[in-house]
This record gives sequence, C-alpha cells and structure tokens, in this order.
Amino acid sequence: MTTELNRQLPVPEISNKRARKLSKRRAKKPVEEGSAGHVLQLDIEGLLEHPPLSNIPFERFQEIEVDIVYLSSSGDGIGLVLEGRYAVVVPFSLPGDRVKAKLHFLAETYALADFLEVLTPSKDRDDNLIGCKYFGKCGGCQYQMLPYEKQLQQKKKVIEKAFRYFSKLDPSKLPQVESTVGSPLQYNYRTKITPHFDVPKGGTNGPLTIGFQEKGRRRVLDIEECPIATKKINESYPKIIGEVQDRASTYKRGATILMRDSMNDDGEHSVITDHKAIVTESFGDFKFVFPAGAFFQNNNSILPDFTGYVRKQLLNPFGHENYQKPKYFVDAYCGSGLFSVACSEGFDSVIGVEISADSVHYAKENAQRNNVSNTNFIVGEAEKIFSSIETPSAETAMVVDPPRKGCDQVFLNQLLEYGPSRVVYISCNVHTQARDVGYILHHELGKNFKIDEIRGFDLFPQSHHVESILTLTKLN
Ligand SMILES: C[S@@+](CC[C@H](N)C(=O)[O-])C[C@H]1O[C@@H](n2cnc3c(N)ncnc32)[C@H](O)[C@@H]1O
Repeated sequence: MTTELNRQLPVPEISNKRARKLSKRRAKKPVEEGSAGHVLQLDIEGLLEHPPLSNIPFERFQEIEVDIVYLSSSGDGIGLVLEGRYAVVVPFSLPGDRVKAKLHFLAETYALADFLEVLTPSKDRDDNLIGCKYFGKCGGCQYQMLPYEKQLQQKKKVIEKAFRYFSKLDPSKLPQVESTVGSPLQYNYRTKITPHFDVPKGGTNGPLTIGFQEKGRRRVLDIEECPIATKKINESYPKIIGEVQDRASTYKRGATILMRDSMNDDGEHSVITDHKAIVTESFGDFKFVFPAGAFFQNNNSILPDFTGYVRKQLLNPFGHENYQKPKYFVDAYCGSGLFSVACSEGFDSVIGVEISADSVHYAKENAQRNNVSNTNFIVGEAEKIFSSIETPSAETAMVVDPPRKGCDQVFLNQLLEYGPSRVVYISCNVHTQARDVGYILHHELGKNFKIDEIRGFDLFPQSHHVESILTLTKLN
C-alpha cells in the first residue's frame, strides 16, 4: 500500500538506538493472550508487508502526516508507511482520514502516535456527532465521530476477526457473525463510572487531578463531566468531586471514586459512592439489588433486549433433529443473578455459581424479590458447579459469563466432561471467548458441539468494546 508519505520519506541510514532499547524493553514484557496489546500486535502483523525494515525510520516526538488505512480492534486507526513496511497507530482516526500525528513510542515495526489533527477527513467521519469536550484526549471513548450504525458494523468485524485470530477453528465451523444489536441509549447510558487520581509522593497541598486515564499516557486527565454516564451521575459529579478535593491534603496515595446510579421505588435516582451500600436497578418487570462495589452490567437501557436474547438462545432448537428442549438451567459466573432470574421462566430449576459470596447473597435476594422460586445458588470457583449438578446433561442448558480473562481449563474440562446440551457463552472480551470456544471444539469430548450463532450486543456505545454472545449445541 503506497501513501504520499511513503514517497516523501526516505529510510534513514542510521538506526535509532533509543527506540530499539525501548522496543526490546517492551518485548521482554510478556503480552497477555487476548489483551488489547496482543490484539493490536496481531492487527499490525496482519497489515505489514515484508521484508521488515532494518532501521527505525523516525525519531521520537517527530510529527508526521499519515493516511489511515485500517481500524484496529482496540479502536485506533492504523496507517502504513514506507511501502507498507512500517505501521503508525493513531487514536481517534478512521480509515480514509489523512491526519497529522506526533510519534511518542517507537518500536521496530510500528509507532504509537498522538492524534494532532485531521487534514483530510474520511467519508465516515462526522465530527458534529462528538458529544464530549474531552474526546480526542480521554482514553475512555474511541468512536464518537463515527455514526452509530458504523460503530455497530465495526464491532461485528471485531468479532469476526477475533474468531479468525484466536479460535484456531476451520472457517467451516464458524457461522456468519450476525449484526450487532445496538443500545437504545448511546449517551447517558453508563450507570457506573470510576474516576480516579494519583497523589505525588509526600502528598499534596493543591487540588487533585481527578478523572480518567489520558489516551496513550500513564497520567490522569482532569474531567468535569462524562456524557456517556447517566444524567444523575453527571448532576452529582461536581459535589462528589468537590468533597474529595476538600480532603485532598489527607490522601497519601491515589484512589478510585465509585459513582453508581441507583433508583428507588418511586423511580427517583441517586448516586452511591460507598462500595458496600446497596444499589437498585430496574429494567422491564425486573428489579435487582446488589452492593455498589459488586459486578453488575453497566448499561441498563439494553438489558431487556440482552437478557431476552439470552433466554431465547437457551431454548431455541435451531432446527436440530432430536433436540430436547432443556428443562434445567445452569448459570456459571452468575454475579447477583441477572440471567438466573431474568431467564428462569420455562425451566424446572436454575442453579447459579459465583465466587463472590456477597453477590450470591444478593442473587438469592433478587430471586425472591422477583418471585422466582426455582433457583439455587452456590459460592465458589465456577467448576464447583459440576459436583452440585444433579440434572441430566441432555436436558441442561448453561450460561457461561466469565470475567475478561475468560474461563480456565479446569472449568472447560469439567464442562466438556459434563456435556450440557446447550451453552450460551457471554463475554466482554471476544478474544478470550474465541480462544475458549476453540478449546472446546478442538477437544475430543467437544467434537459433537456445533456453533449455532454468534452475535454482538453493544453495551458500550462510543467505545471499542463489544459484548459477544455465542450459542453452542451438543448434538447427539
Ligand atoms: C462478567 S461478570 C458476570 C456476572 C453476571 N453473569 C451478570 O451478568 O451480572 C463475571 C462474574 O464472575 C465472577 N467470577 C470471577 N471469577 C470467578 C470464578 N473463578 N468462579 C466463579 N465466579 C467468578 C465475578 O465475581 C463476576 O461476578
């Protein structure tokens, strides 16, 4: 791929020693499988032309102009220079943009850059859509300039790519990824935010810088509002931050401030900052309570569609011959019972497992409050569930919703031994999901599993994140 820049810049004769040192230092750090860094590395490797350059062609802090040709899974634009043999990663840019960027990290095959300005906009860019004054600096959002329909299309591509890179499955085993389901709210949707601050050694007498991480930097960006957070959180933000600032000199080290939107029985909202205080969230006919510091999905507006889809996937025969409608539902990594409760209808019994005793306490409470009487919850590592299940595997459907790092092999091996007839695997990290599903399907005990459907749900508008739901059936 040739850009104007390729023609303008000759490859320098001398190597940049400092850049090599930096890149070696980074190379020594193991890259965690499925992490953002690993995925970016794979994106870059997939784009670069060979042979690689023998010298790093730029200086640190050099400003360059570059044509963006690709949007990475982590939401950064990538441009290729020097006959496609070197990549430049520019946040807040889109394929088709020509941008000015300042290089702040140089590695052997790519540079990370700060976005400075758009010189020629992509046809997909609409800067009038940007709803936040910190967009372009804050590390939280990547896509505010991208029309929402295009954000959803990009998230579908991320899922497709994740299964290509990480599942190691033959493409014939992968169904086409369905279109991403959008969020009813695209701003003011986040029910939880966690601004934070650092404190210089020895404390401070001045005000703290409180906010979110600046893109590409290890420092905090001062933030006065967050337009993707709920209106109530934004309304309460100045007062909560003001109270922290009043105590600024008492902090010896940095901290994270929790802000969680909670709704009372009269529909009035308040913002909870105490991790142990109880939050109430409602959607559709359901009402959930849980400690503010515990896990709960952060986008309330999409929960009716999201939980409705999961229930449908648990029960859908997908046209499989001899498929028995499952009577029993197992909810692994159940948190405070979101799926156990919202998807319980139609099952004879539901059993959930969760490592946090606090969450299990509230899962029981949530079942009761929502008049769901067929549930049972146990505290422990997810694999503990398999010694507690008494239901026949051919009639048991399972939800698996682990944290970002995915499932460990102890859990997956026991799942394979048990062999539930249906698995609905939900994940906020499609890369570890693809790895785990690949593990299941490559395993001797997994050869009868078939993927029925893969679909993203956009729980995180304006950001690169996507929630991926994959449905597997064990055929007889
Ligand atoms: C992504 S959350 C999903 C929670 C729930 N399904 C929901 O949607 O509200 C993952 C949950 O797994 C729990 N968890 C983490 N590691 C676990 C483990 N090894 N065994 C069981 N639960 C675990 C966390 O406490 C968290 O509640």
